[in-house]
Amino acid sequence: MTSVDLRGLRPEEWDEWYSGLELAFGGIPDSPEERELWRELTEFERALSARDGDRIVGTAGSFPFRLSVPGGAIVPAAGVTAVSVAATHRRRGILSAMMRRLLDGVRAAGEPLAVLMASEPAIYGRFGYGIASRQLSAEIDTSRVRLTVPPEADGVRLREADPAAVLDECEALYARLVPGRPGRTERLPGWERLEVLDPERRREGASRQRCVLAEAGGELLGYARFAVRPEWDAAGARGTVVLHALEAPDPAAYGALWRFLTEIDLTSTLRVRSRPVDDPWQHMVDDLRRCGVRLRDGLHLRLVDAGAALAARRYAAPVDVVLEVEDAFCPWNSGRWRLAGDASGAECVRTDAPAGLALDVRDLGAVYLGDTSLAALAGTGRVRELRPGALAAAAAAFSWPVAPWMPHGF
Ligand SMILES: CC(=O)SCCNC(=O)CCNC(=O)[C@H](O)C(C)(C)COP(=O)(O)OP(=O)(O)OC[C@H]1O[C@@H](n2cnc3c(N)ncnc32)[C@H](O)[C@@H]1OP(=O)(O)O
Repeated sequence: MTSVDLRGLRPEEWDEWYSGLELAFGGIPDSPEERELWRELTEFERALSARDGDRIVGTAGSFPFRLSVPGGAIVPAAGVTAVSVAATHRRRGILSAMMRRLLDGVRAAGEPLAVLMASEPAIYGRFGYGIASRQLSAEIDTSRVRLTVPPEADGVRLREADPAAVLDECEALYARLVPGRPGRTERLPGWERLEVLDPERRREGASRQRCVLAEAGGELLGYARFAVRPEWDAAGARGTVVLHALEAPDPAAYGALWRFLTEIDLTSTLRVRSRPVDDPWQHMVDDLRRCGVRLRDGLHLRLVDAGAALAARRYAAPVDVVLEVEDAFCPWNSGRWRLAGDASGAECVRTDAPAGLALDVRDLGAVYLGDTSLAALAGTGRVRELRPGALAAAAAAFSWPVAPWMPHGF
């Protein structure tokens, strides 16, 4: 790296630091309201600035997330964020230096995992991150696609409310869902405000954010936050419903909410972003081809302490396997680990025994939350079976019935 100085972020430097980040992302400033909230949410003791003389030329930081992993344990995970390098200083190793400092700090803090949402998926593999969850987007032609919902959906009452006014009760429901799906995080204090921030410049012609609650017997069973973008052409109305968030563990409430979103008058498209890959609506529609489904990477995950991370999750089938792990960026993880576990718990310790599987830490990150199959990665040649039978047993154990999903960016 060049003569750049890496140090912690001081509160008085925040404006310059954040402006540098905005510039790297295209230079369109956030609204004053967004800026103020991000300032409040910044974890100063976890943030870094790279300085060249009197200028900040690199930014990075992390949040002290607590992440749900298969089996419902909640594991400390550094949520890496705000990564940027000035266009004048790119490709000189500043990101590499910041990632070194960040991951050493995460290890020292005893956090077994680091996670991030990438601006571009090609950046982080070299630092040992694997794609641990994927997410769906869809553009549903609601003028053609019909939805079959459970009959109990008719007993669910829908009520429109101001999103901010009902935020607390929605958040209580959200909190209950964290352990049930790998990849979710507990909300840090203040983060709920991001859910209803709704700055005008991000609306792209759509209405302000609206919220509909699904209730039965006075109990909240689900909610959806959405907006409507009206549009007309010579043939009439063809507006779009834009879904921001939807949570409804109860199938009747889930069905009632999706039916509502697909049947709003004067609209013919439902636009959905960042949904779990196993979202049940895909099995309720009569024409998946007209739903414009697309897949992309979601959460990128790195095992910072491989032993602690592997012992923290549960396994769908009994497993007893020696893993030969290669970790060039965090060499303390390299070597052989014996993983023994099942649905009730696991342990993972150093061993000299012969390995059953060999893989890079990046691929361990990709399978950690249950999204990607070890067997699929064996097909790429990156996961190697060294003992016959080890691959099938480990692949079954690492799989999980609920797909991992991170519902929001950071
Ligand atoms: C979690 C988040 O915050 S994601 C946000 C990431 N930030 C952005 O996308 C903003 C715009 N981009 C940038 O600010 C910068 O280009 C960064 C941060 C992505 C990269 O910073 P740099 O200091 O240029 O990276 P650095 O020089 O350390 O590169 C390290 C390696 O990554 C590679 N690399 C860097 N950026 C990219 C990229 N966008 N795509 C693919 N490879 C990349 C480099 O080629 C280099 O490879 P090498 O080790 O084989 O030589």
